[in-house]
Amino acid sequence: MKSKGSQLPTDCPVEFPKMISGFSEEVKVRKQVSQSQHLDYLQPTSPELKHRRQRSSSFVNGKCRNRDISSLNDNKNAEETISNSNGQDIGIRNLPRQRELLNAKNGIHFTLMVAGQSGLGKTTFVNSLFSMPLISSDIEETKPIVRYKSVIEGDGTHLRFNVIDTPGFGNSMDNAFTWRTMVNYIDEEVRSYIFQEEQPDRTKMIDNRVHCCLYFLKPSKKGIDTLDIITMKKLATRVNLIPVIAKADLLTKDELKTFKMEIREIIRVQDISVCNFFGNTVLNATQDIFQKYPFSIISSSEYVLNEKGENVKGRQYKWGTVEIENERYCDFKILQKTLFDWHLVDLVESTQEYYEKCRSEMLRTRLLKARDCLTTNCVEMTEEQRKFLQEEMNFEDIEENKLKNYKCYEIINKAVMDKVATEWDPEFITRQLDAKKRFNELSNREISKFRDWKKSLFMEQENFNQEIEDLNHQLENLQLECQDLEYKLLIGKSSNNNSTDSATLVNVRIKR
Ligand SMILES: Nc1nc2c(ncn2[C@@H]2O[C@H](COP(=O)(O)OP(=O)(O)OP(=O)(O)O)[C@@H](O)[C@H]2O)c(=O)[nH]1
Repeated sequence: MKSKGSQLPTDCPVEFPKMISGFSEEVKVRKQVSQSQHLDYLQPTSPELKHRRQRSSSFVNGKCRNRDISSLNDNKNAEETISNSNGQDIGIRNLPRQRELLNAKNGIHFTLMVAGQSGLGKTTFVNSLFSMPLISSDIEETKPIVRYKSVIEGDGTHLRFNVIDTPGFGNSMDNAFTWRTMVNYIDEEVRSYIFQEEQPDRTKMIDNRVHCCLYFLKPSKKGIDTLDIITMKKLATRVNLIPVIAKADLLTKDELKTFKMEIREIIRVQDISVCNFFGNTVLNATQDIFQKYPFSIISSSEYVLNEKGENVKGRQYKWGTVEIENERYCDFKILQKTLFDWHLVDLVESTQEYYEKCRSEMLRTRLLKARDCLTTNCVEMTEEQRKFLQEEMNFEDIEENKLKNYKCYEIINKAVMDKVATEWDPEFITRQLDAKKRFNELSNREISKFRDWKKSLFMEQENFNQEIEDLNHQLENLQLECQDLEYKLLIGKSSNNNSTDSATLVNVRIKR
C-alpha cells in the first residue's frame, strides 16, 4: 500500500530531523459533509454516559452544534442565566456548553493508527468509515508507516482526522522487532511535540500524536500469534489500544463468540491494557468499550442490495449479503460510534494526560543527561556551558534550579535526545549485544585455533628434533663403520705386504 509519498506541509517554524527513516506521508486534505447515517446516535443509557456522549457528539454532530450556537447567541438566554439577583446563579452551568461550542468552533484533531498483520482489511476498514476512500489502495507502498490526513466537515464543525497505516506489517522473514517501527513512530511524534512546544511561535505546531490504535487480529480458531501479543503489549503502554477481530465474516457466530472469549482471556493473562489511558475517572462512561472488546468487524467500501432491496455497505457472497453496519453481523457500527460519537473526546484528552507524563519524564531525563555528560563528555558543549553546569546547577534537587533548568534543556536538545532514543532502542541494544556475542565467539574460536596450531607446531618441532637426533646417531654409527672398514683395510694390506707400517697402525688405533 499505497502512497504517493508526498510530504506534509512543513509550516512548522523548526524542522525536526526524523529519527526513524522509512516513514512516508500521504496528505489528503479532503472535505466531506458528514452524512446523516453516520450521526444517528444510539441513545446512551446512564446519565454520565449521556453527558460524555453529548460532549463527543458535539464535535461531529452538526445539528447539535447549530442548536447550541443559536442559544448562546441569543441574548435572552444569556440574560436568563444571570437572572437570579441574589447572586446564586452566575451562569456557571453554561460552562460545559461554552466548552462544547469552543471545541466545535476549533474542531478536533484525532489521529487513529490501524495496526495488525498484512491483508487483514485495515485499508478497507478506514475507507468504510466515512463512505469515502481516505486511503488509496491502488498505489504500491513500500514504507512501513504511512500517514493520511483528511478534514471531515459536518454542518460547520470539523474533524481533522489522521490515519496512520502500517502496511505490510509482519511480512518480513524476521519479525522480532517489527513492532518497533510503530512504537518508534508514536514515541517520535510525542518527542517532536514536546520540542515544538519549546519554540517561541507555537501557532504552527504540527500535532501528530496518536490517540488510538485499532489492532487487527486474524480471524482464527487458534488464538493469537506471538507477534500480535508482543506488539499489543508494546502499543498498549503508549496509546489507547482497542483490539478488533478482522474479517469476522470468515467465522461462524459460535466460532466468533468463542474466539472473542479466548482473546479476552489472552489479553487478561498477558496483562495487555485496553484503552490504558482512560484510567478510573472515565471508566464508568467507557464501560461499553471494556465490555465489548474485541470488536468484530467486517469491512467493505462497496454497496450491495440487502434483503429489503436497500442499497447498503456490505459484502456479497454466493449465499447472500452481509451488511457491515448491521449489528446482527458485526460490531462495525458500534466501533464507529465508539470512536467518533461517544469517546472521541475521551480518547484525545486521555492521550493529553499521557503526553504530560512523557513531557515531565523527558525534561527530567534531559537534566540527568546534562549531569552525566559532565563526567562522560558525551555531549559537545562550550566551556561557558560546562562551567554553568558545574557551578550553577544543583543536580541533587533539580526543583531548586527553577528557570536555570532551561539552560540545560538548551544543551540537551532534540538532536541529543534523538541519539539517546536510538541508543535505548531495544533493537539497537539487542543487535549490539548480538554483535558483541558474535565477536566473542569468533575471537574465542580463533584463540583456540591458534592454541591448537601452536601445540601442533611444538609437536612437529619435537618430532623434527627426534628425527635430527636419530640422524645424528645414524651418522655416528656410519662414521664408526667407516673407521672399522678403514682399519680392516689397513690390517689386510699390511698382512699382504708383510711390511707392517707400525706408525700407520698406531695412527688408526689412535683415531678410533
Ligand atoms: N472477507 C473479508 N474480506 C475483507 C474484509 N476486509 C477487507 N477484505 C479483503 O481483504 C483484502 C485485503 O484488504 P486490505 O484492506 O488491503 O488489507 P490491509 O490490512 O490494508 O493490507 P496491508 O496493506 O497489506 O497491510 C482485500 O481483498 C479486501 O477486499 C472483510 O471484512 N472480510
